[in-house]
Amino acid sequence: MSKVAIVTGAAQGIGLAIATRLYQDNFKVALVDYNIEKAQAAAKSLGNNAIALQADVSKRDEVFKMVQATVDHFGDLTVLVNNAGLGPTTPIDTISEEQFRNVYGVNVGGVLWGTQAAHKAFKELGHGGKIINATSQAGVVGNPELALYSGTKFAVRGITQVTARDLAEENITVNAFAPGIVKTPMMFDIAHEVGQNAGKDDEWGMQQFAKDIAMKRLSEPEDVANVVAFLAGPDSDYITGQTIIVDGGMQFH
Ligand SMILES: NC(=O)C1=CN([C@@H]2O[C@H](COP(=O)(O)OP(=O)(O)OC[C@H]3O[C@@H](n4cnc5c(N)ncnc54)[C@H](O)[C@@H]3O)[C@@H](O)[C@H]2O)C=CC1
Ligand SMILES: CC(=O)C(C)=O
Repeated sequence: MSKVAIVTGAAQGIGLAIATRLYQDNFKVALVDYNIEKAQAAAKSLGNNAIALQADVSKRDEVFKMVQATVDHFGDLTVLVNNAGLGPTTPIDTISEEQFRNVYGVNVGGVLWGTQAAHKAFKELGHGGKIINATSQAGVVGNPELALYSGTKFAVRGITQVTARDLAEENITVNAFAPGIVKTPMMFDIAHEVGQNAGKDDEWGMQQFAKDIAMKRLSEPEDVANVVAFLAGPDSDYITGQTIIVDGGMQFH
């Protein structure tokens, strides 16, 4: 069995760091994103064993197609990282039906469709595999003004536990990673909103989150990629249904 991984939301941020780390760990990697230009540039910078595929993870048929395209290209699939997500700031009274559908469609739908598509591929390939989902410290403890986002990330932990039980007999493990405050475009957008709402700047917004970190530093995307590399590799073979919190000490569970 060769090592083939799909990483969704891999054009930037945490997904790009995960794709880069898995590539360094000798995985062939499909970088999936709806921003295909950025995904293509990232894949090119990694090398010949990386490809870029366009998919909107909230669309079930697009997810199934990109998983099949990965198997067709590399001849195998061993790991799916359901990383793509949206993180809008949503004071409770501002949430619209459209925003609800959009955020749940990507953050929860993306995990469901990815899990279904990977399960189908693993069955057809005749072996097990690993599914790794992105939740958040905000999916462990509710965060202010993130009702939509936190809700989706609690849901991801639930789906991770259920599918770990459902798929274990087929030698498929399902785990999740829960980052803290990671220096990516998503987090800078959230910090911007928080700062703006308080009449302060982005740096102030970021520090509102940073002050809750025991280790007193913001996370680099690579801090998260290190944990995903563990979950993607053989050292985690006897772990399933778990969420590993990688937040420098924000939430203790
Ligand atoms: N940045 C942070 O502090 C934290 C992030 N996370 C989670 O980690 C994951 C990655 O986050 P970041 O790298 O910070 O986000 P980001 O916003 O910087 O990057 C997300 C990537 O996903 C892609 N994407 C978004 N929706 C998509 C869709 N429907 N289909 C395909 N691609 C799509 C975007 O084009 C982008 O390239 C997300 O699930 C997020 O919720 C969790 C905890 C903290
Ligand atoms: C964006 C996120 O996941 C936070 C603030 O934990």
